[in-house]
Amino acid sequence: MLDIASYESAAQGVLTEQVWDFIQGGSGSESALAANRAALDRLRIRPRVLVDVSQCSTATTVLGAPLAAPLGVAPMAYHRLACPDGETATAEAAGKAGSLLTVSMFASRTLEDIAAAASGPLWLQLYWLRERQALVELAARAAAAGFQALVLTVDAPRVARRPRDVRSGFSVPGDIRAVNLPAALMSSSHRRTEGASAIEKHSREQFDSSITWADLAWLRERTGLPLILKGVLTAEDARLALAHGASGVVVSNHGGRQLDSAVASADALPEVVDAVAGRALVAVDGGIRHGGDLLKVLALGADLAMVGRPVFWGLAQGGATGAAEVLRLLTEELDEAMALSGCPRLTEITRALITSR
Ligand SMILES: Cc1cc2nc3c(=O)[nH]c(=O)nc-3n(C[C@H](O)[C@H](O)[C@H](O)COP(=O)(O)O)c2cc1C
Ligand SMILES: CC(C)CC(=O)C(=O)O
Repeated sequence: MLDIASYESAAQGVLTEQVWDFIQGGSGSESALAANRAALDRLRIRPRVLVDVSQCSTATTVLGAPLAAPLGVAPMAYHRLACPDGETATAEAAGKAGSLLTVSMFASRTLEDIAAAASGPLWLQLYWLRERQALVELAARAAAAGFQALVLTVDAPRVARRPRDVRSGFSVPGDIRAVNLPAALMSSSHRRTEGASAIEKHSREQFDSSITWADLAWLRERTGLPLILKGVLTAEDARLALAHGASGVVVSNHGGRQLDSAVASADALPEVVDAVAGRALVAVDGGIRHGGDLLKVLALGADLAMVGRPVFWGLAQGGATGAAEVLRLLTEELDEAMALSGCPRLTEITRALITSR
């Protein structure tokens, strides 16, 4: 497999049509999904030549944790949809590749099993459930298992209408469970209804869509872990995130799965980077499929790039080995893009490297 696209087509051959559509799909007309790729494609690199690139290094640290490259796995629910071992395979893969793994609140393996399989840094993603006690318990378990940060997803007061899932009547298969949450909170995710998406209905029942900036203090008082907000797309919200004690933001439109008309993450990134001005971590996800995409978002000022679907494709195609290959491939491609653009060190990757066509 020479590129991420090969993993994508291999995964399509392995997964059921319904699961494939759940993974690939976006909300509404899928315009935010398309915009993520289009924004990255519009950017081109202005390479510098005759620079000594005999020793390139992609290595970095993120919130104090060493990584082989500024690359992480975005939180995705239910990795067991892609391979039988689920998130323990992903944790093994991320460790092998020197990448960071963000575990979804809806992981299909326990936090403790995932931590046991991991050799690199782990973050835990949360949706704000009405049942607040479940958040407190998860945060405590994550800290005890050695997770290094909490990632609160703020672009999903509820799950958006995703036409592919409505058409297929998507529900989470009964044998694949969000094992870190009380079963009673999750039962409607498994209730199959023709012409309706169970996860959308579940989110309307269980997600607290009334929370505001003022509620963040409640969560911060109950955990010692740094809090990162995922789904920030504006300078205004980046400033509010810092004012409310966030240690970082993930610039993301949720892989085109939430607000259909949302700005592409690569287009939103510069204003967020400027607003944060080095005071906190800025990560980004959405449509990153090549080392060149990594170079582009780093040039726009991201500290960390995260990938979602490509990891699912790697898992589907080859379990832990497939997911590790995907992460390694992106790291190798970043190394090559750095060498061929005259940037032996990450600190040399600046906005001067980028032009839009
Ligand atoms: C199958 C799937 C499940 C996802 N589950 C979650 C989740 O549980 N929590 C979350 O914050 N984001 C979730 N996301 C969004 C990803 O974290 C991420 O924002 C997005 O996939 C990045 O874009 P990419 O897939 O184009 O790389 C999910 C995405 C996919 C494709
Ligand atoms: C179970 C879902 C809420 C996860 C998902 O599909 C997403 O966040 O995009």
